Amino acid sequence: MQVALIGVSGYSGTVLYRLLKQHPAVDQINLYGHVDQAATPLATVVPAYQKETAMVRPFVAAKVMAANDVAFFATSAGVTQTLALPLLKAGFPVIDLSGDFRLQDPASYTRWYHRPAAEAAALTKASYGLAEFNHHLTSYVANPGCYATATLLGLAPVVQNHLIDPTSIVVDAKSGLSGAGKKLAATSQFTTVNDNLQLYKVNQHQHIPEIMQQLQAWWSAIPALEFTTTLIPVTRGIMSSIYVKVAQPTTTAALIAQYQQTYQTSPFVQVLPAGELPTLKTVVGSNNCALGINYNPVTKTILIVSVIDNLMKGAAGQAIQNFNQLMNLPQTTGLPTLPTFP
Ligand SMILES: NC(=O)C1=CN([C@@H]2O[C@H](COP(=O)(O)OP(=O)(O)OC[C@H]3O[C@@H](n4cnc5c(N)ncnc54)[C@H](OP(=O)(O)O)[C@@H]3O)[C@@H](O)[C@H]2O)C=CC1
Ligand SMILES: CC(=O)N[C@@H](CCC(=O)OP(=O)(O)O)C(=O)O
Repeated sequence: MQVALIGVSGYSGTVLYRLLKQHPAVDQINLYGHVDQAATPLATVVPAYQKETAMVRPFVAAKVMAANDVAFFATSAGVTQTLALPLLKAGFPVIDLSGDFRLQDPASYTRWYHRPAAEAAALTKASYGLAEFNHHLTSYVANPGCYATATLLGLAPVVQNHLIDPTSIVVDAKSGLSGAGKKLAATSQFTTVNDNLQLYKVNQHQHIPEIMQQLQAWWSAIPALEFTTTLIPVTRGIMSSIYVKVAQPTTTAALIAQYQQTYQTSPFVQVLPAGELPTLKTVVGSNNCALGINYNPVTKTILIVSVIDNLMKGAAGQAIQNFNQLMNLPQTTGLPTLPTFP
């Protein structure tokens, strides 16, 4: 298969290139950048890939469709609603790692992303690719956000089965710095990130409406959730610590049995035994999501700890998983199921 990749110079695009290189169904990767960018060697935009001879060429929608079978956009928010529109309208297969087509409501996108949304008719053509739960994708796949993936996989079993008080969801999520992309900001300087923790976007995070959209599709009784994000001094990894009150008293063993049932056919989701909670290193380097569950009978609260690698399951890995599903390949094709531990 011939595959287009737009945005190889970004963190997610760089990881995606590596995964595509070792994917057995991919014969060639064609790289594209900005519409006005001169052809540039890959080794120039990704210095870590010195021995690669590929070129990054300017993006021209018609040329991308003529030369490829599918296109991956690992571009910043706001880009695909313009660049990918001709592909979407032509029904050309696209996996979009950005948030542009995740929210069905254009007003919600404008409010949370602080820019105009894609046209409403285009939004309806995209499918939300939470890969464990959406196996019937349209040709335009909106790959989920990293925090949204960790949080939704952690909540799915208790929400889908109505096991909790729907008003009680509290999520304390933490991410490594690569989640912010390669651009340097005051908040991402070494002196600010190292030896430090920073909460950010409190009640303003763009994944709040994304998570709510999916939770309400599973159970319309969920009115809202409390969701905070913290930047932690690691390169990769997301830990979403989720607290929910139960509807009826339960046990850790019963909850784990429910989680195992929900994910019995999901090769990338690991439900840990009672008494074990995952760390970032349980998953970093793999496309896995590891879940630890602990019930506190005193407070009638469930703690669910969900960890992923933000650049794998949270971005490039899930994009490959969706590509596999779109092309009717086994979900695990070309994807690592073991972490890079230690
Ligand atoms: N980092 C993460 O963990 C996750 C990221 N995402 C999403 O994936 C996307 C990429 O993220 P990330 O890799 O972190 O971002 P980066 O900021 O590291 O990279 C952005 C990429 O987009 C390219 N780009 C920006 N504007 C244009 C344009 N107009 N035309 C063509 N290319 C363009 C950049 O090229 P250039 O450098 O030449 O400007 C660069 O290659 C984002 O939408 C992000 O929200 C989703 C989940 C997790
Ligand atoms: C650490 C950090 O800054 N992470 C980013 C997550 C990026 C992401 O996934 O954003 P999209 O929804 O636009 O794809 C953030 O919190 O905004």
